[in-house]
Amino acid sequence: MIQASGLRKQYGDTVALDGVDLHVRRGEIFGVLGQSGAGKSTLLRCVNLLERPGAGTVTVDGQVLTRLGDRELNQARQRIGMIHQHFALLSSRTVAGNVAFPLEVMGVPRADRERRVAELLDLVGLGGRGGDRPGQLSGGQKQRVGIARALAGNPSVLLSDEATSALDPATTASILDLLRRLNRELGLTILLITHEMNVVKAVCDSVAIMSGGRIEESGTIAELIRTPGARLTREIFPLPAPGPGDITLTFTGHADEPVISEVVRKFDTDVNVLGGAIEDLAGSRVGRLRVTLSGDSAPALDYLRDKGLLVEVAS
Ligand SMILES: Nc1ncnc2c1ncn2[C@@H]1O[C@H](COP(=O)(O)OP(=O)(O)OP(=O)(O)O)[C@@H](O)[C@H]1O
Repeated sequence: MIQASGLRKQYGDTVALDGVDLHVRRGEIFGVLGQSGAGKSTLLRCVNLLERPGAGTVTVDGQVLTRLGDRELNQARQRIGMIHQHFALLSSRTVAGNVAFPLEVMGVPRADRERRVAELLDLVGLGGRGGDRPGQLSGGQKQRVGIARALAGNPSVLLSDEATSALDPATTASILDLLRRLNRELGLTILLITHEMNVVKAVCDSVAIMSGGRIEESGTIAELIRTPGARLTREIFPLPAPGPGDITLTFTGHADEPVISEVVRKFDTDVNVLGGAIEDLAGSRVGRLRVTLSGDSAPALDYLRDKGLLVEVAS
């Protein structure tokens, strides 16, 4: 749905994007995670060409945006919604007036506009609040208005620029729930940038980790969890550096199976648990455990690999 290849962007001497490739599949929620200055906002702005990349191509829904002139680009952008950290609402307009704004720009007749605005406000849980001013709303409600406005043109893609960073944890969770619902019910593809791992854990199907203008690691969460040495897994499950011979087990969907006690019984070994945690990620339960095993651990480790666990032994 979104394909970016070889994107470069430089501001003076600062290289904000240094050859970025990105592939976002139709219907997924894709998170770009990274610290301040990593290049996330620049990447997002290059995806809808608010910023022209110095090199590289961007294709959204089959259309090569980097080849379009300004007029065609404006039209293509109507199919790409965007929401912002600080909501970017017009304080002089009512809630309904804010949501109607892009429809006015598109030339939608008044009666159709009013019907569509009412539908959109219902969709985001703000039915009946159309006459309010943005100043009368909480942060979460403002972001709901931002989302309704972004959906006005019936986009196939929604870009989210740190949409929950200004919100408290409970409100963040409710906005992420709304994004997940819109993703499922409307088939909306969502590309979001965030510096918070909790956002990735809560809603993302796939993730790219950015640093210094480059993507260090990317893939579906399920793939990365099964990849030895993945930075994502290390960051979600912060365990101390392993000592020589320490074993790290990562398991998906086995959390309810007593694999460790099976190993103890079958292989007559002692298991010493050094640390670990279980998290819900991309709709499945994932656990990571640091252990040592007594005696010859090789047969027990083969057994665990056969069971589908990722087994990493520190040298
Ligand atoms: N308009 C600009 N002019 C000059 N430098 C810029 C501009 N926009 C971004 N940069 C620089 O490019 C680099 C990447 O910035 P960018 O905003 O994309 O990072 P980010 O990961 O989104 O960080 P943050 O979360 O702090 O916004 C930074 O060094 C930044 O200072």
